[in-house]
Amino acid sequence: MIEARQLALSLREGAEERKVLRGIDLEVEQGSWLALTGPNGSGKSSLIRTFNGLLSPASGSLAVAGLDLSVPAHRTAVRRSVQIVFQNPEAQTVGSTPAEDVAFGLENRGIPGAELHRRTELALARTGLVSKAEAPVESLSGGERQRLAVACCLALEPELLILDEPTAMLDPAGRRELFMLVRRLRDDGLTVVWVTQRPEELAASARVAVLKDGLLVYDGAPRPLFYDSPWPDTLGWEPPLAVAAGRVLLAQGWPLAELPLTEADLEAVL
Ligand SMILES: Nc1ncnc2c1ncn2[C@@H]1O[C@H](COP(=O)(O)OP(=O)(O)OP(=O)(O)O)[C@@H](O)[C@H]1O
Repeated sequence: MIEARQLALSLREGAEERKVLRGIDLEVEQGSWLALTGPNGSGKSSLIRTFNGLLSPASGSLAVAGLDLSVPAHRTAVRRSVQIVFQNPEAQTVGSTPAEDVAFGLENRGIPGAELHRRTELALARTGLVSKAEAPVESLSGGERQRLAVACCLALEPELLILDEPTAMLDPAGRRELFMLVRRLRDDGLTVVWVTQRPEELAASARVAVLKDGLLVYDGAPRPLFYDSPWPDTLGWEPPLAVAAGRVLLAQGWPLAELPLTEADLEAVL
């Protein structure tokens, strides 16, 4: 789905040119889930903007959804296959109701009436918003508005869904709901790149990529990231509760069959 080889990107900041991405090698398979993280300014947003053709790499190669993005026409075409959900739930709605909001994107694409209706209903059903279809958008919670943003993307039938810190402004219940919803979409075959700074979301992801200063410094499973790599401490992360507890148990010499990552893991080992 995504194949980046030695991807480099520079952006101009005043008179200065800044190397924002440096030699990124990354492959994401169709139907898989990648959690992408890194400190502020490490290049996460820039990297995902190369995936949908909004930014053009200075060098290296990039193919997304079967399109070689060195071809200018493909950079426009890829925007049909790659949809992005952003951080701010309030900044992503244009319609006055969820049904109108989802339909708006379809109208923009010139999707005709019956098909527009079918896709709108399906997208609202997949995001649990049928009962809110005609509610004023302002009456939705932050979590419901993020689900609406996902619905708008789904209606456009993307191959890749990117979410850029989608839970940053949500309460714990909204965060959990959104995470589980997108997990189900992945289970149904959608490829997902989930950008987050929340350690518990990294711990619940099978694969985590860590960016620092435009470099991909880690790409692998969360257990070695939290227990065997220097990155959580180097980057000053608070580990998830289960990892903090696991580290204490290890230090006290408890024989742990498996190092806990999530609260369910912790319950299982105690
Ligand atoms: N349009 C731009 N022009 C110039 N420099 C930019 C531009 N956008 C981002 N940058 C710079 O590129 C670097 C990476 O920024 P980017 O937003 O990709 O990081 P990030 O990891 O997403 O950060 P955050 O978590 O704060 O959103 C930063 O140093 C930033 O100042």
